[in-house]
Amino acid sequence: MGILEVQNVNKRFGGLQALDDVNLNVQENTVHAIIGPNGAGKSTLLNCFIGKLIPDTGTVMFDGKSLLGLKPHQINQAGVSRVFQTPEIFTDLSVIENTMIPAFARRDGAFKLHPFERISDEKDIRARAEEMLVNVGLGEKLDTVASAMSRGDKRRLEMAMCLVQQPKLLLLDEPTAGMARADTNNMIDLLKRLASEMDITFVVIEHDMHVVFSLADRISVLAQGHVIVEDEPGNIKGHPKVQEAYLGTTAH
Ligand SMILES: Nc1ncnc2c1ncn2[C@@H]1O[C@H](COP(=O)(O)OP(=O)(O)OP(=O)(O)O)[C@@H](O)[C@H]1O
Repeated sequence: MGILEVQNVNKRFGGLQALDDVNLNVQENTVHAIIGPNGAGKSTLLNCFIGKLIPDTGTVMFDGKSLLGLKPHQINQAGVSRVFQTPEIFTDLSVIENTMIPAFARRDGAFKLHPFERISDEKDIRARAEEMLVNVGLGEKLDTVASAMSRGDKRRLEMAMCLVQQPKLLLLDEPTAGMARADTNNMIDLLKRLASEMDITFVVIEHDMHVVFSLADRISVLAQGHVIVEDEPGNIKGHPKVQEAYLGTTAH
């Protein structure tokens, strides 16, 4: 059984069938990429995993339990975190403060002030936040104000903010979007290391095929809301259905 199992998911927006009977089986501790042309339904599918959208029909099971009907924060507490295309960080706060907030949220369900309770736990939470920042390569920048960081560092910070919640499943929405090649390669190395060292399953949406083929153990190809192929990377590149989806024609 997969850690994330999607069965017969459909989602319509008015007359548009954005997801058309989607099936997906993500095995634990793997990197599973979802690729496909613009408008294929990738973000819509991801949004069904985090409670932002509810499928019209079908099931989404995570770790043996249905995610349907749960609120985004309940899904997050169940062990699913998401790194966005545009980093969602508190630009006026320092790197360490940014990383401590989701750790509190994971504990409390939301970031609430519990003056007495917090003081006793704060050291532990700070230590965990520091450990994650070292892990993503920001150990020297704990007190840097987030707004002063490069795009690549902001993405690392957001990664640390997810990891500090100790997720079982990390959803990455174009983790290298807008990055220069050198930053992209650093991010690939970081993700590879995290995938091999941590007990986490990754689902990655990505347009950059260099990133996809460097990271993925398994790839699902979406086209017009439907999974047209799911296979290991070696079988995806030259697959006629994939070429047709991207180029509108098969190679002869
Ligand atoms: N809230 C919405 N209301 C109406 N149509 C939507 C909505 N969200 C997405 N769509 C449409 O659903 C289809 C799938 O969109 P989606 O964003 O999931 O594709 P995608 O594969 O993530 O695309 P891209 O790679 O360009 O980000 C598109 O035709 C899009 O215009």
